Amino acid sequence: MQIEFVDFVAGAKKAAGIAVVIDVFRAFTTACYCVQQGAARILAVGDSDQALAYRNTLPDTVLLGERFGKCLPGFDFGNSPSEISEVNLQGKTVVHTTHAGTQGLVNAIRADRVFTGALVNAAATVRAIKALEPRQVTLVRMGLNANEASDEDWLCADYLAALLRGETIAHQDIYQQLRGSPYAARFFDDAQPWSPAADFECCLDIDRFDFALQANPMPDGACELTLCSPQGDL
Ligand SMILES: O=C(O)[C@H](CS(=O)(=O)O)OP(=O)(O)O
Repeated sequence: MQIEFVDFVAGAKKAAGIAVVIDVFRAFTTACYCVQQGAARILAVGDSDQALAYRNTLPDTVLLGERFGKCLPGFDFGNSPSEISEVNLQGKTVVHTTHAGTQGLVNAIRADRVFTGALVNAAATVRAIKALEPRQVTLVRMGLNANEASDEDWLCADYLAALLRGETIAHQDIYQQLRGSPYAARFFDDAQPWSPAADFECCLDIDRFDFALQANPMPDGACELTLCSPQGDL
């Protein structure tokens, strides 16, 4: 299996084979917590106006969105896994747009299949990929604002690559590196209440979830996230 590392939206656009679009802080962590909270559907959207427009066309929508980490006007919630873990999403369609993560998903148009990448379901994602016996896996690191290399997405890519090769990295080592990282400092900064410390803990609950999330392109350019369990698609 050939494993390639690429970055940002430009990397997503050229990703081939099985692509994993990685966004640990916080998009694809939050998406997993939406599943935990019972969301019936999760739609990942690039454009915030497109996300808002779904309110008029789909019933029971909950809008999650941020730019530069802050909740978007007109949206129900920001991009906070700890906040969403308090919300009952049973029967709801979550519409999710973020600065980095969802931009990567909607641009990974060359790949045969696309999965979301986060630490909370990394091992399950690798199991889903291995079951496909791919020749090529492309790990897309979205980084900060989709334009700056960031420790959490780079470490998650290294962890995914290690698992794909049958190796591992100790969870405690990942946690310690990120706890001291400047890219996690916002979670411990009282001046940035939209990024609470509880989000850091949610994002670092490594391999908490036993499912992968596959991103399936929709005709309007958005992607619908669907669950894959180790036993196959749910
Ligand atoms: O909400 C977040 O934490 C980030 C903000 S940014 O893009 O890193 O500025 O959004 P995400 O798309 O989840 O990376």
